[in-house]
Amino acid sequence: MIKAQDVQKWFGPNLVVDHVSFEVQSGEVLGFLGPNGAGKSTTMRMLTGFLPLSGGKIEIGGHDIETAPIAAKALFGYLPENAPAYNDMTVEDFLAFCAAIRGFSGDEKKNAVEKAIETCHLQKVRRQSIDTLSKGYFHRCCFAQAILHDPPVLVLDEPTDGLDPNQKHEMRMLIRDMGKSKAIIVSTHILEEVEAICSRVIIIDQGKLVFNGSPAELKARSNDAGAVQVRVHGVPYADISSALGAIAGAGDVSKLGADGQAVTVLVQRQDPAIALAPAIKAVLDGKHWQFDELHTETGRLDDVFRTITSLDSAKENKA
Ligand SMILES: Nc1ncnc2c1ncn2[C@@H]1O[C@H](COP(=O)(O)OP(=O)(O)OP(=O)(O)O)[C@@H](O)[C@H]1O
Repeated sequence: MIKAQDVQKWFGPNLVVDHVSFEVQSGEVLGFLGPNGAGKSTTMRMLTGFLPLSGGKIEIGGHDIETAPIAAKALFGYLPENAPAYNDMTVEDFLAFCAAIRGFSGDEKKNAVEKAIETCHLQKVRRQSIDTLSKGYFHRCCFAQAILHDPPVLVLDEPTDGLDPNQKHEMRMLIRDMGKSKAIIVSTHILEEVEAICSRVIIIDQGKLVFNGSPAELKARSNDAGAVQVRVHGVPYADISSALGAIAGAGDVSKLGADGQAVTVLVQRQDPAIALAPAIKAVLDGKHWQFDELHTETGRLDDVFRTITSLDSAKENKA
């Protein structure tokens, strides 16, 4: 549904989106990640036809955003960062106005507004003017505008920015639900959001695409992926370290903490083909050491995000 091919954007002498290509299909929620200033909003503005491309091509549902903008724009809803709205309108008047712009009239318009109000839980504030809304309701009102025409594509720029934890949760559930039938692209720099809602992730750093894969694949790149954390009682750290460090395929053993008689250690995995946890359990059982925690780390998104983006910055600095 969304196809970006070799997209570039120059601002004066600066190439802020550098030959970026990706696709999003229906039924996918794509997390668009990157540090501040990486080029996420600029890419979104090009995807939605608000900024012209300096090079490359963008298609929405097969329609070129530059040569067939009306057909392309009819297919998506867009929640921009700092979404604008008419402050003196009530929520329902604003949505009716947006529905009219989208070409709805009569019962069709009424039904579209009602459905958006219901989906975004705006019933309580529907007759309130927009400038009196709390941040959470304001955000939902802007989101309602984006989904009003039930578009097959949604482009959401930092949709949970500024929301409290409950509102964030609610917005994520809404996006995840809609992602079952739509192609959704969500820009964020909140890593927990990626795990909560995204089926695929792309990362851009300094305008370049540096990762395209599933959240699990991203986590698997973490230094700690496959390492095993274990908490052993009544045994000195030195003994634990030498016993577990001697297991075939084990790497460094480090002490994560000590609590009374219990010591928690992390055993790194040297060989990715090896499952360390059963071997560690066998050693602990063989020595009759008591343990009350033993689990394999799946990796940490913040760890791998830092590694991927800083590696790229290091390359840039060398160039
Ligand atoms: N209109 C503009 N003119 C010149 N430079 C711009 C313009 N808009 C954005 N930039 C620059 O382009 C780069 C990418 O900005 P962009 O807003 O796309 O990043 P972002 O990844 O969305 O960042 P954030 O997470 O902070 O919102 C930044 O260096 C920014 O200063």
